[in-house]
Amino acid sequence: MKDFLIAPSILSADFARLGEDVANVLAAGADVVHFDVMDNHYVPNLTIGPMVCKALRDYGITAPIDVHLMVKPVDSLVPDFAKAGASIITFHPEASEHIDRTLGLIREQGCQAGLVFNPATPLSYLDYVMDKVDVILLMSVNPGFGGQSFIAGTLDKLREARRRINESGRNIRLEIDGGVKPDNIRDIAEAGADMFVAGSAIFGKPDYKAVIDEMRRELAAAHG
Ligand SMILES: O=C(CO)[C@H](O)[C@H](O)COP(=O)(O)O
Ligand SMILES: [Fe+2]
Repeated sequence: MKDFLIAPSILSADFARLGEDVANVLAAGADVVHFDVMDNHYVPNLTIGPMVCKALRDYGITAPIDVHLMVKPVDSLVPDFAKAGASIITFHPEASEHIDRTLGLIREQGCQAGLVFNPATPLSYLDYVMDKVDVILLMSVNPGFGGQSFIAGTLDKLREARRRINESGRNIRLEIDGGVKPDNIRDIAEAGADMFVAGSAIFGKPDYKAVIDEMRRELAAAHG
C-alpha cells in the first residue's frame, strides 16, 4: 500500500481534555496531529496558539504535529511554533507578504514547510517555490470551521497538484483538508492525495479506531 498519512484535526477534539483525546486518537492508529490555528482576522474564527502545541508536547505527544496557520501576518508565529514543537508548518500564500521568505524561515527553524490553497486560490503560487515546499495542502472547504462538506471540484485540483509534484521529481506531500470521510477518502486518494486531514469524521464518532480502520481499508483499495 502507498504511504498514506491520516491526520485528525484537533479542531473537533475535546478541548477540555485535549492531551488525553489526542493520545487516544493516536493510539487508535492516527499518524499525525493536525493543529488548526485561526486568528479571527485571516479567518472568522479563533482557536489555539503555540502554548497549546507546547502543552501537547509536555503531555507526552511525540507524533508529528502539523500546524496549519490560518493567520495574517504569518512570520512572527513561525519561531514560536517551532519552539513549541511543531513538525510541519503550513500557511496560506495570501496571508504572507513574502512567500519565499516565509518558506525559508520555516525551514531555518527546523520544520517542514508548506503552502495551503483555499478552494479559489490558484496553484500558480507554486511556480517559483516548488523547491522550497515539503507539503502542499489543498483546502476542500473554505477555511475557518470544521464540519463542512467536501467541495467536489477539489478532485481536479488534486490531480493538477499531483502532476506538478511528479514533474518536480521531489518528494512533496499532498495533503487534503476539509470534509474528508470514509465514504470519499478513496476518490481523494485516487486523485493524488497522500495525507488526509479529518476532524469531525473522526472526533465526531465514539470509536476513533473504527473510523480510522475504515479509512485505511478504503485507502488500501485505492488505485494509482
Ligand atoms: O482547516 C480546517 C478548517 O479551516 C480543518 O482542518 C478542517 O475543516 C477539518 O475539519 P473537518 O474534517 O471536520 O472538515
Ligand atoms: Fe486545517
